[in-house]
Amino acid sequence: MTKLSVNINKIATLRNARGGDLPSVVEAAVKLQEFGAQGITIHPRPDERHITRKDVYDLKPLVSTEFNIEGNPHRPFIDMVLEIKPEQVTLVPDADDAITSNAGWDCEMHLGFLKNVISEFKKAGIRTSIFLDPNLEMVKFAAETGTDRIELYTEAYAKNYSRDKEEAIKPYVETAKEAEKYGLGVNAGHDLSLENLKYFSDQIPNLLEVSIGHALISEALYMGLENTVQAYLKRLAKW
Ligand SMILES: CC(=O)[C@@H](O)[C@H](O)COP(=O)(O)O
Ligand SMILES: NCC(=O)COP(=O)(O)O
Repeated sequence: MTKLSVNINKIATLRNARGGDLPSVVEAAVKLQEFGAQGITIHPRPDERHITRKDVYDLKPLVSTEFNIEGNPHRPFIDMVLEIKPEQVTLVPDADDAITSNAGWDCEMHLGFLKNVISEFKKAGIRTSIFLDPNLEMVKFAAETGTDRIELYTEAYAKNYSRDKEEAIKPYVETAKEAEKYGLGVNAGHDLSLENLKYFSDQIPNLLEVSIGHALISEALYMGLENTVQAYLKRLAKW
């Protein structure tokens, strides 16, 4: 079964536009879980452009499904995650000023750093995942870091899906198979949508979790959160 973790960054983006608490990220998380979301993902960035540190602490007691915190493991991020103890931390190598995440880890270059950070999280009982481009060569270095899972960075798939989906999925299928050989779990995310999710999920049988925010929250403007979550769950269903 592939879990649907809903990324609520965009709820916070809208909330921050006015500085109050409308819409509330906490209420959105509670409702999303009632509507069937199997996890809540957030990506607190150092500039707090959407999710703030306060949101992280406010959400902790209300996430009854799987809490997944994403981010670049600078010391303040590491300490906050160790204190919150979510079920999963996803490490993303994004620059502070990047508009959004735009690359996976070079695990060969950052091997020592990743090994240390991952062992810190694992000692605290937090499952780790690392953001990875669909690159076969990188998987063995990812495994050497000691991470439990990888998260396939799906922007390229999403971009090329409508032009040639068979070609777009190839590197993801290969990387997911290689990850399985090394005993790594496979998550995926970035720009997945109602349009492109089913094909991705059908082609990658060992897909454990997808985290989806931008498209899902946008689609919910027209369909409502409950219908949208249900539509995503249908795309992931294997029966
Ligand atoms: C790690 C990842 O893929 C991102 O999609 C991210 O969580 C989205 O962040 P923004 O919402 O800041 O674009
Ligand atoms: N890890 C990816 C994620 O959480 C959501 O990415 P997106 O759907 O907002 O592009």
